[in-house]
Amino acid sequence: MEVASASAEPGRTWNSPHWTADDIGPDFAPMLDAMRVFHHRLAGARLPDDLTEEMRGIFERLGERLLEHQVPEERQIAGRIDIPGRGQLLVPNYELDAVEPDFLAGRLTYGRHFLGRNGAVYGGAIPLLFDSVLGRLANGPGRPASRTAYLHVDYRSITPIETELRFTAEVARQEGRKRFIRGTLSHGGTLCADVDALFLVLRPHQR
Ligand SMILES: CCCCCCCCCCCCCCCC(=O)SCCNC(=O)CCNC(=O)[C@H](O)C(C)(C)COP(=O)(O)OP(=O)(O)OC[C@H]1O[C@@H](n2cnc3c(N)ncnc32)[C@H](O)[C@@H]1OP(=O)(O)O
Repeated sequence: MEVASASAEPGRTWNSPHWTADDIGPDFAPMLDAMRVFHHRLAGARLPDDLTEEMRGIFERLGERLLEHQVPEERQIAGRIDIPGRGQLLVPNYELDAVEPDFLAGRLTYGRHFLGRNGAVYGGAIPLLFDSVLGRLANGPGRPASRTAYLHVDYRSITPIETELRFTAEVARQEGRKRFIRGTLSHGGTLCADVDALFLVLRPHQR
């Protein structure tokens, strides 16, 4: 597998995608999509014992097979490819509708996997989204690598699962190494959560 040209593109920085869709083969992204669906259905299921036992066997066998394919971090695919979800299952998948140098907007639906209680998204899954979206803006093309110093999230109203939500992120200001970025998450006209974040441009010895 070769390092794709994206990683060498001027302005690409820390956490740039390293791989192209060609590197991962035609089944990788659909396999992850199937896994996402599986996560949501598992979270929503009450399983009979025989199915639980069958699944345990399948997962143990697949886990064994994955052992021989473990690679160092710089060669892994998860989180390092510019496909929806960036090839990982941690952060909920989202679609970007607007990508500007200082602004991003998009949509996502949190599935059942992200349920807290009473139809509401688990609170911790919201900063996870904000870190990913705001981090993407903070580390966009032409910007040297930066790392999250803080994410201040305010929960303004319940965030429903299985409902299309909209998010925004914008660079509020830059002061030296400090990038202040804010974002919102909303449902229809209702603000669910907002965030103020500080990203610090890394010094040469930091990575
Ligand atoms: C086609 C397009 C594809 C694009 C595709 C790109 C996809 C790409 C997606 C990536 C999306 C993932 C993005 C995840 C990003 C993370 O999640 S990073 C992981 C989480 N963050 C960390 O682990 C950070 C841990 N902390 C650290 O490493 C260090 O504390 C930091 C943040 C680097 C700062 O350390 P430092 O450089 O030594 O900072 P220091 O000199 O002490 O302070 C500098 C200034 O900042 C201030 N400061 C520092 N920390 C703080 C703080 N917490 N609060 C307030 N002020 C602070 C200081 O007071 C100081 O202020 P001044 O005195 O200068 O006014």
